[in-house]
Amino acid sequence: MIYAEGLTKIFDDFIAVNQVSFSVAEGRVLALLGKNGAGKTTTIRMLSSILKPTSGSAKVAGYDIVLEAQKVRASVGVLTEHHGLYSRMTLWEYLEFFGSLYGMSALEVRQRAKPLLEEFELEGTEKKRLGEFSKGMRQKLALVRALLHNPPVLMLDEPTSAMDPESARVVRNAIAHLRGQGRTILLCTHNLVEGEELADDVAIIHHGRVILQGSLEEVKEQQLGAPEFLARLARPLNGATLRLPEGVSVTARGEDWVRFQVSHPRAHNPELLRALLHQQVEVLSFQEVPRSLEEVFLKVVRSEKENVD
Ligand SMILES: Nc1ncnc2c1ncn2[C@@H]1O[C@H](COP(=O)(O)OP(=O)(O)OP(=O)(O)O)[C@@H](O)[C@H]1O
Repeated sequence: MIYAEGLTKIFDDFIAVNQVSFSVAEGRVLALLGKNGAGKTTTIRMLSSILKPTSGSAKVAGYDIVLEAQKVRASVGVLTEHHGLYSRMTLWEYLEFFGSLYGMSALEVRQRAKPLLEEFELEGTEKKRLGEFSKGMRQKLALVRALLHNPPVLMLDEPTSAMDPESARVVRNAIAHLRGQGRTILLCTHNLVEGEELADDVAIIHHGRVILQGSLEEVKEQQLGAPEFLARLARPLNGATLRLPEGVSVTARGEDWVRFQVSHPRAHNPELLRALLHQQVEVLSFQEVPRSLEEVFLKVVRSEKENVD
């Protein structure tokens, strides 16, 4: 659905985006992560045909971002960090104005916007002037605007920044819901917990280059090794040696707990549990040790910095 190949943007003599290639399959969410100034917004602006690339190419919803810019714009809903909201307009005036750019009549805008305003808890504010809206309300309205023409692709740049926790939750739930409807979403966020919650795939961009990409599971495994599982035991082990199936090793143990690293959990976890039972080791609980996207991000960005230094 989104396919970028060698996308590059040079401002004067500064390379903001350098040979970026990645793809996002239909119905998936890709979190594009990177430090301030890494090139995320510039990438989104190119992919939504707002900014022309210096070189490279991309297709979005099947359309070339340079040759078919109009069709790309019709297929993409964009939420940027700086959405010029005109403070004197009322909510309806604002949505009708943007709807008209997509060739929608006032009636169509209202029909389409009503359920969205409900979902984003903005109903009842239709006649208010935008100058009276809080930051969170503005952000939610900008999202409604991005969804107005029912685009199959969404590009969301920091969708929950400057929002209170409750509004941020409404927006995250909405993004999860949109993904459930099969939309393809490119999500830029500095909030790695949010990225972890919403994304299927991750790409890390650093000084304009993509330095890591893959599914959440892939990048975790690649950067942090095979997953680990913690078993809490019914009785102390008293120093007993455990016989383990192939593909399983012990990374740490205490009196009544053991941490296992398992190369292929689907195949090896059932074998491991059977082996423990066979050795009269009773397991009270067995769960994956959580590993965060934040760990992956910090590790990758730090090692990139060390390589440069
Ligand atoms: N129009 C422009 N002219 C010159 N330089 C620009 C322009 N737009 C962006 N840049 C530069 O390109 C680099 C990448 O900017 P970009 O906004 O894409 O980063 P970002 O990853 O979105 O950062 P942030 O997380 O802070 O929003 C920055 O160094 C920025 O200063």
